[in-house]
Amino acid sequence: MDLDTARFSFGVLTMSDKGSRGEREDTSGPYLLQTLQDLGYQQKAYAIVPDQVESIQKTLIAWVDDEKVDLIITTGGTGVAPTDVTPEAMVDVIEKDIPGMAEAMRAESLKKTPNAVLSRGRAGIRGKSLIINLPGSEKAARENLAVLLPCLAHALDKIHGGTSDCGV
Ligand SMILES: Nc1ncnc2c1ncn2[C@@H]1O[C@H](COP(=O)(O)OP(=O)(O)OP(=O)(O)O)[C@@H](O)[C@H]1O
Ligand SMILES: Nc1nc2c(c(=O)[nH]1)N[C@H]1C(S)=C(S)[C@@H](COP(=O)(O)O)O[C@H]1N2
Repeated sequence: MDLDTARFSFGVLTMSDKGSRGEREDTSGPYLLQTLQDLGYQQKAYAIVPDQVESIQKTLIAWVDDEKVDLIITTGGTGVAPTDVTPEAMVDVIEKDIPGMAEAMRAESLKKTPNAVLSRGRAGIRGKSLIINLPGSEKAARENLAVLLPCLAHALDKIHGGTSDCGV
């Protein structure tokens, strides 16, 4: 069953202190925007926020509850640095955890770098929206997203109560 990605909207949220202060260009966010657009998903939101739990949660909750964005990809802040708080921000945002997505990204990333274990990124559902945390560098974001791209449309269809076949 060919799942029509154009049915689904998406947003990209970059977590970066330097990026939010204009001290470094966000290249990860635009990369993710272009990649998902090229796959047919409908862009609905993009923002850069500092590595602050409140800022992250306010944006994610608004994009889901008010904007009804179907897919939200975050990049940055998943590591072990003192400023990295994306996973902590997800705790009060997601209603259902999807450990398999985070585990798959780390497992595949381990084939490329031993530092993959440092990403504490999560994936989960709020309402009918799917939120996925990627690391901040463009290389890491690209490599981690690639792991999940094949299942995204099926996941979104199921989250929306669809009947796409799990067997394909
Ligand atoms: N949004 C981004 N766009 C491009 N490169 C990024 C982005 N976020 C991170 N990077 C790259 O990945 C490296 C590690 O990411 P990390 O989150 O530790 O960045 P940081 O600069 O230490 O913190 P912050 O981005 O919050 O200011 C950065 O030094 C930078 O080279
Ligand atoms: N595929 C992949 N995963 C990766 C990396 C990478 O280069 N490629 N970088 C690792 C590193 S060095 C860190 S610090 C963590 C967290 O990155 P973040 O703090 O930018 O979220 O992602 C890890 N996961």
